[in-house]
Amino acid sequence: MSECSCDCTSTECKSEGCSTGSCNVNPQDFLEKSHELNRIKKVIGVVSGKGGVGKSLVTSTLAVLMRRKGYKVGILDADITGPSIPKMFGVTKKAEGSELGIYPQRTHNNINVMSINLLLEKDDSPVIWRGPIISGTVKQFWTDVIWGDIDYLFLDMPPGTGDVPLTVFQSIPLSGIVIVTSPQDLVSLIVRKAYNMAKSMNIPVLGIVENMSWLKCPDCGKEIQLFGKSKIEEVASKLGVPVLGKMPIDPSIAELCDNGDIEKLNHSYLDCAVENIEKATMDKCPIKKKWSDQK
Ligand SMILES: Nc1ncnc2c1ncn2[C@@H]1O[C@H](COP(=O)(O)OP(=O)(O)OP(=O)(O)O)[C@@H](O)[C@H]1O
Repeated sequence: MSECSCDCTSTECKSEGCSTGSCNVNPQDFLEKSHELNRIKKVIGVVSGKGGVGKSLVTSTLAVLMRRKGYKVGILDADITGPSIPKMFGVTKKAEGSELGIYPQRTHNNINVMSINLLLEKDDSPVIWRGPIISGTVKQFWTDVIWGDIDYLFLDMPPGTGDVPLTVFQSIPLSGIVIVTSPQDLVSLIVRKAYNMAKSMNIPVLGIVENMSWLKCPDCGKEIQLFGKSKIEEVASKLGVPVLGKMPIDPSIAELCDNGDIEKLNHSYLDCAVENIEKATMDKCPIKKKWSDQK
């Protein structure tokens, strides 16, 4: 195979012999059809360049806030080896199926949820599967699950830019992605990786959410920037994407997650993010309001 001399991030490229495999291929070619009983309007991927930055928490929060706005919402937990969505919502009942397909479980406020933990006999059974099986499972959550009518389906992606995110980007028609990050120096590189992956596959980046931005001292109320000064505005402006929101480390949020009570959240950190996602995906308007306009 000859070496490719083109810019492989260009989806317009028709060069032959591409060594990266991203040229000569239209990303749309791999799209899978969702179950025939599904009417899913928008699919939002929530990604992070590395693990443990609060991606599942951000996914759940966005879903809860969208649901409160009256939308029909689902969460597809694509984090097969580290599923945390059912636990955050206190969903313990297993998913059921019929000859038509698999039915997601419902949270207290009627958010549809599908996760590998709803199919495993025991919650603490590890998923020791090879990459292609994991990717195939995520695809099946799209093709075989009967989500029904959904306005916003949020995808909690596994961390990083590996096999599963690649499969999801290729096989599920995403309306856009939200990148979740934390305020460390490494972040700019990690955010850029996630951004470049989405860009190379023609998927809009709706914006960045910074989690663990600060911590409020419970005694004096002072805001402590535990991981140093945030550089997220700088990173976002270089990439030309908005900062959708910032969330502090808040023990009351951790408690809600641990108790399966995420639907009881009563903060407004991501209100603006939800508004912007709604606008960006509904009428294709450029995202106008910034997180800092929130107060
Ligand atoms: N801002 C926050 N305030 C308090 N606790 C938080 C915050 N962000 C995350 N946590 C805690 O950290 C836990 C792990 O977060 P989460 O599962 O969202 O991370 P993740 O990025 O999805 O992890 P992984 O990438 O490993 O799947 C949450 O259950 C919650 O208890």
